[in-house]
Amino acid sequence: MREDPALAPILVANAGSSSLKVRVFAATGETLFAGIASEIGGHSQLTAGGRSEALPLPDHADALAALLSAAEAGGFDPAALGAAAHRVVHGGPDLAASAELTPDVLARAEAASALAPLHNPPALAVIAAVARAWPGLRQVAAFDTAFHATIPEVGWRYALPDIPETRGIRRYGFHGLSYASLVARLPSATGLPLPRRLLAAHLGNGASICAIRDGRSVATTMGYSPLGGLTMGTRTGEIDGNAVLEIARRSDINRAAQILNRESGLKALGGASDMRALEAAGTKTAAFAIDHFIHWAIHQAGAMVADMGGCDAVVFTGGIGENSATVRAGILGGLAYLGLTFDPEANARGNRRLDAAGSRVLALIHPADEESWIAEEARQVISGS
Ligand SMILES: Nc1ncnc2c1ncn2[C@@H]1O[C@H](COP(=O)(O)OP(=O)(O)O)[C@@H](O)[C@H]1O
Ligand SMILES: CC(=O)OP(=O)(O)O
Ligand SMILES: [Mg+2]
Repeated sequence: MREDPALAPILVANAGSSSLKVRVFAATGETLFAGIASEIGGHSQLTAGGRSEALPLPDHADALAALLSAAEAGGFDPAALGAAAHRVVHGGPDLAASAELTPDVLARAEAASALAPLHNPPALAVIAAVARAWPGLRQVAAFDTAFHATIPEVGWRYALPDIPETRGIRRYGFHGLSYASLVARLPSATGLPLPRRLLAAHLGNGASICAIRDGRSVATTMGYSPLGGLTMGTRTGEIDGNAVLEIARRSDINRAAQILNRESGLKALGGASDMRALEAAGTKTAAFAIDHFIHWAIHQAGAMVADMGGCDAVVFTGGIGENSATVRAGILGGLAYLGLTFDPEANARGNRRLDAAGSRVLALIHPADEESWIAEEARQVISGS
């Protein structure tokens, strides 16, 4: 390993609920390797070095192993690495800022696993696999919750009594790494100043919307965990607490957690968790699932717009936001009351700019780039210590 880890390449691992994205960045910011394992545990696919192949990848540790061998085949030298950095979705009540993965930080991230059951366990498995492969390599965690620290108390607090049973039960908000990098990079990507009231929609397997005023999160649709808010691949989105209790009463807590996190959402309504598969299916149930997704996105976007006092721009990011013209058209159509009009051809082509001439609201696509943001955070953590 190099003398100064801050000047050596950094390996970034972004464990999403259905995917693992791995990138290696040189100190200059140049990408030395990029690979994605998608639909992990399902019809998994590995994409690296411009090639895509179907490969059985039962879990995130298998996905990491496959991505690292693809990286090594492409000339990546693990001995040159200065650090590894990870997206950890939930830091729990105590961890907000990016931090080196000391035993204490790791223990806190492990303690937050129950709060993000689809995310923290795979991220922790990837962290453990990296530690086994390269003992002594410095590892950093960046948290999805940090960007939402600016939400006012009236926004993050549930109307619960302050008693031991409710300790730490509050709205946290997620996809913060995606939103933070979007805020930092949108102006250079568009050549326009950052819109003052920005409705940002990160629509992937997990999906949320964030109200960003003057570059800061003021509200977001996810709450205590990444279960809340919009309809998602396998998660319910917003659901009444008593309905959750009733499901647990009819089964047990673990089964209820399984139903709500892994068997609901698009999968329950349309027979597939994957938006691309639903669009290809062309069945009535698949169409209903897509309608449900769009309906609740429009519904909750309304609350986000209210919390910002209006809207100057809508930006789509994430796998669905960047790639599904159908979903974007549905949501943009539902926001016409804001004075937003969009160009259907620009939308069908997936142009970066979607608003029509004369629209009162900008409409944009911005590719999610959580990985380079995590790398920057990691370099700061490492060079600051
Ligand atoms: N061309 C496409 N058309 C429609 N949906 C797509 C397309 N490409 C990707 N998606 C959808 O994006 C979602 C995955 O988003 P992504 O942000 O990569 O996932 P994760 O939340 O696991 O990081 C899936 O529902 C997938 O079907
Ligand atoms: C927080 C979250 O839902 O993440 P993802 O979209 O990667 O599942
Ligand atoms: Mg994601």
